[in-house]
Amino acid sequence: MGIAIHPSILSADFTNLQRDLEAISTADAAHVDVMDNHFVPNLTLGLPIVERIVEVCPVPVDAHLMIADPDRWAPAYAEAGAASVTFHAEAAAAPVRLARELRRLGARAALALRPATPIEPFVDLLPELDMILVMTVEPGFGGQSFIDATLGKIARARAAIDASGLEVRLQIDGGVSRSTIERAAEAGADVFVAGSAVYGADDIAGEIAALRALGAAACGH
Ligand SMILES: O=C(CO)[C@H](O)[C@H](O)COP(=O)(O)O
Ligand SMILES: [Fe+2]
Repeated sequence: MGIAIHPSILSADFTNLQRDLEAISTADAAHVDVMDNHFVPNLTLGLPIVERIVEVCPVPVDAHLMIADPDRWAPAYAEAGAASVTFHAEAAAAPVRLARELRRLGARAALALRPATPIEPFVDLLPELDMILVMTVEPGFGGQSFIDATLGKIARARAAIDASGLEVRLQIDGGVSRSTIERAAEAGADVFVAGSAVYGADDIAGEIAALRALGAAACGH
């Protein structure tokens, strides 16, 4: 399947969002962080803005929901046209039911794990999922440092996915840059979210290309 680069618009200029979406047209998807000030101590944007982003975005929308009660709120993001909808394992009451509902609505279903949440209890859910997101920072803010202690979990998630024989993507999110992407790719990640590294670059398309090249070269699968 190859690797994918998903710039996070958390680091975009929200007053020039359409311009900053056009700027990532060479990426594989736009990562949109929805935060509700309950599940995480930060507030970003919600459904009406995601609906509009889907309409103007030149690439598919990857919605990362850092919200309480995703069982109630996540399906609307699939209905809005997000290509994938990621909800947190720590917040979902019925993850299998929710993943099935997201798929029924035409989105890819993804399960996110905070840095301290183990992968093992969720391995049996892989057939219900299109992607696992291993958070490599504590969710809530952009610009944090990559947590190296998550590399073991990335490797264990990769082993579980490979053993399953399923086409489940393994995304990481937080602190991804030219200096961290190779070790995450070596550990087994294949979808890389990068906010500050992409939008902080003078040449956004060049940064996406550089991350893609480094990740692809280090990717062992
Ligand atoms: O989910 C997130 C934070 O909770 C963001 O997607 C992530 O932090 C991206 O920002 P950066 O690449 O600057 O770390
Ligand atoms: Fe995110």
